[in-house]
Amino acid sequence: MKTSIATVSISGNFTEKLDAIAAAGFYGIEIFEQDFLAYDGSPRDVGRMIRDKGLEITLFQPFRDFEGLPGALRTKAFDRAERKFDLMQELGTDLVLVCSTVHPESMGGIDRAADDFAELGERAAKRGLRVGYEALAWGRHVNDHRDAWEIVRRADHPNIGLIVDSFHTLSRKIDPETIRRIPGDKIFFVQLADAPLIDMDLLYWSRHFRNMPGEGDLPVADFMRAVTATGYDGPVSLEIFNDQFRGGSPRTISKDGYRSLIYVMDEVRRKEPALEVDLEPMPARIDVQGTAFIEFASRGDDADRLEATLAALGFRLEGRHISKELTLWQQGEVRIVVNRETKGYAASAYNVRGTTVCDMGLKVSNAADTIARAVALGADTFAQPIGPGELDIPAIRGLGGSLMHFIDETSGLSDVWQVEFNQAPTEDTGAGVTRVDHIAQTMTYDEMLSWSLFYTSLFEMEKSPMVDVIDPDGLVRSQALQAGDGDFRITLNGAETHRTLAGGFLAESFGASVQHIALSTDDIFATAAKLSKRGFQPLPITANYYDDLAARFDLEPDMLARMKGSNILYDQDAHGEIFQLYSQPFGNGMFFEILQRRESYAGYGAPNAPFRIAAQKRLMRPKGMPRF
Ligand SMILES: O=C(O)c1ccc(O)c(O)c1
Ligand SMILES: [Mg+2]
Repeated sequence: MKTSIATVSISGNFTEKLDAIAAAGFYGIEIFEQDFLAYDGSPRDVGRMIRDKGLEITLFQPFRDFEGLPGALRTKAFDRAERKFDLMQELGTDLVLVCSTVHPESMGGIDRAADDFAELGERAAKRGLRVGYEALAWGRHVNDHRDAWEIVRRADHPNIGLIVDSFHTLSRKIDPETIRRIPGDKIFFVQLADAPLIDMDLLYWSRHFRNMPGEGDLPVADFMRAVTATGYDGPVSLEIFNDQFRGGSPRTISKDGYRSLIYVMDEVRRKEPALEVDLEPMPARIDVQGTAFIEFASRGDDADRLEATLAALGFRLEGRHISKELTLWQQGEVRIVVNRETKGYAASAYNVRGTTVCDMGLKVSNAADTIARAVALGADTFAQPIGPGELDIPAIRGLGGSLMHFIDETSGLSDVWQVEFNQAPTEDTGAGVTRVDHIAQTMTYDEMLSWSLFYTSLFEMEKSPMVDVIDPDGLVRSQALQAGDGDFRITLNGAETHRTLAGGFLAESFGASVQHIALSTDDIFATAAKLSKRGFQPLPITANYYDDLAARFDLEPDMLARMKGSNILYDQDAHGEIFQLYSQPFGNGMFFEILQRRESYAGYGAPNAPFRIAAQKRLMRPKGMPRF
């Protein structure tokens, strides 16, 4: 597949953009005229520079307000086109995009436009160039690819073809299946963009909110199925106008773009196996069956305090690593490793961030397949020297440079605990924690799309709608991702200001990482009672909260009193109930949550977040912990 991306899609100056695009593995670029005009170099030099970086120029764009003009304006439009043809020849590209006119003096009429294109086709042909016509969703006379196609069909010139752009078709809810009727060789170019469903003016939506396929809500894979069914085999090119991306890291956004293209084309192939998709075979999205372990990097007193917290939470010391300074803590199915090594990835993570989650192990059906898919999607694999007697467990880089290991039953990798740890379990019956419910990762708001794409393209995970978490000092956006029936859940929390609890954590821990781990119990009250005996210090919740709870829900007075007595928070949705109990914050603002879902409560207790956060901030302030 010829992967391509428009230079408008990413930030930086022209050379920075090219470097990032080349490094991400793209075949070519669309040159957006603005980017080129701002660059101080001749068209010939620009063309050479692009090819020296191993990239092709797949398209020059946009040429605006061409068709349907009267008299002198029409002549002028053709003159302008000739000037741009000169430029294209110097750059070394043969295809230009003409977008449907918004000129106030342009006239409608399919034949008038077709005549203009037939003449333009003649002029282009003399120079060996081609012209593609794209319907802008807000075009004055043409705003639908079907009308643009009719114009191209009537222009009936070999150098005139159609350009389809998923945004323009899907934003107007035009059925992409209508593209199947178009001959593939008359589609000269394909642009892809997704977008979140927001009800707003089409032009504004397009110029500010587009995002990578898979990051938004539009059926981009269905659009691409229809395109592929025509036999089109030219470049598939990302054209993403997005305010965040314009200010983001060019390398990250380019990598996300590459990942999104591979992901969407793999979806096309899976949804419609009869289609010929030019993409190396790769395993399907991976079914994550659960969290195998969570590893903290820590050291000295910090590590002692963490282990004391784990013990208070009902974890028992299960074993020590055969050769490294690792302890394994277990309760129910939950395994937590505390890594005190002074060399290797955990040590680097601790040196930068202090106590932090540096690694996460996921249970998958096939670890080798997981790595193969991750690599196909452009993820970075990770390996470090393996000590005697240790298993080689495959890993990739995850959030904030942390690791993600994959453990399966078939490869013997699930025996790692018996093989690598001297088992010395204590007789401890724990506090009733059964498994990991979810892992909450904190990041800047700008990083959220990258991480949701990372998880949803690699794993069979679905996104829930974004929810607002109200911190007394600002807003935190939260996006939940879920695999299977909740076998593996992640929440991505995007902070916009350092004054929020999440933002403060982000600043103190030098970047995105796990801020809290939520553990399940089948009986929150029994667990609370056991925790209390173990000296666990819950996060104290105000009496006002419980008064409000009594007003909002029909709760038995006895149950309300028990919740209040144990600092348990409560919420209901259409599917069930949730009970939540929080630890006090530790490290740079990390914490544990213990929760019980009843029936099939689907959320994460977002309505309780403001009270939980206020309580955490009350505790953190006097101790000189992060200044929230
Ligand atoms: O927003 C625009 O003007 C614009 C220009 C060129 C395109 O290909 C496009 O999809 C939109
Ligand atoms: Mg476009």
